[in-house]
Amino acid sequence: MNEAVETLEGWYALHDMRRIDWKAWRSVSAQERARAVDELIALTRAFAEVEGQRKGAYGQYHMAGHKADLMFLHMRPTIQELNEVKARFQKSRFADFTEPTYSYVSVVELSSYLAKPGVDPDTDPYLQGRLKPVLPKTEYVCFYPMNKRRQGEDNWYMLPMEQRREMMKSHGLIGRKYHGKVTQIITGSVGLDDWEWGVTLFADDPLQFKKLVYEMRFDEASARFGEFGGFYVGNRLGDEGLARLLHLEAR
Ligand code: VOV
Repeated sequence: MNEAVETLEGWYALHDMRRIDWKAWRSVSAQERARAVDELIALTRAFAEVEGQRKGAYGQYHMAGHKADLMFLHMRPTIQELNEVKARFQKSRFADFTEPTYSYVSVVELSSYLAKPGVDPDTDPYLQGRLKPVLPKTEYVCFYPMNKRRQGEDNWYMLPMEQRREMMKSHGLIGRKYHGKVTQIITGSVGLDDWEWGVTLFADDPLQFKKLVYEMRFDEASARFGEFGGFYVGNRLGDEGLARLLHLEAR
């Protein structure tokens, strides 16, 4: 059998995409909307608290295009906890005015292709910080799922370890050029969801997503082996932004 790369896993992740039913939202009284928004803000504040306690991570985003209006990104130590936060949202008043459009379940992953020897991942602060991340507070987020191709001559999983390591090195070098502009969190999802990885990118300038993803398309790891699902892009929402988004002018 070919040599599998060892991986390190951190927190589980749920990318939870929702569409707002604006017609239903508009049809209820301003008072009812205010109650739903107050409850929602209290809930999202509670979600965000885990970040300070280092028991998870949370971000909320206003998504561009029609694939979704909102993305809630939760990271927690277990899938059970992810299910609990999902259920807490589903039981909220505001959830009645949304419909789920897409979700992705995965776990933060680091592969050992470029691992430094002699580092204990259980105690190394750098690795622990990457496996259990605080979400970057950039203006924009981009998410998409991907596979490494398994077809004929282009079968990633049949390549010798050294060849895969070389390609990941080249991949990492391109990524490093975007240091300070784009931060990535790679989550593994083999056995958890429909694709092999989730790619979540964070940047203050969304053009940098385009530039990075485009440049990587010319690199062998992506050019020959990358297969991609739908792309989602959005901007980060604070509590005030969320309340503003849901506010309706009287008419
Ligand atoms: C922001 C830039 C950036 C940087 C610096 C970066 C670096 C690195 C390093 C050093 C490593 C290897 C070690 C590890 O950490 O696992 C990886 C690993 C990985 N990457 Fe990456 N990646 C980036 C960015 C980045 C992007 C934009 C994509 C999407 C590809 C594209 O074409 O759209 C991606 C994918 C991945 C994946 C799927 C893996 C796991 C592959 C596997 O077979 O295990 N990645 N990545």
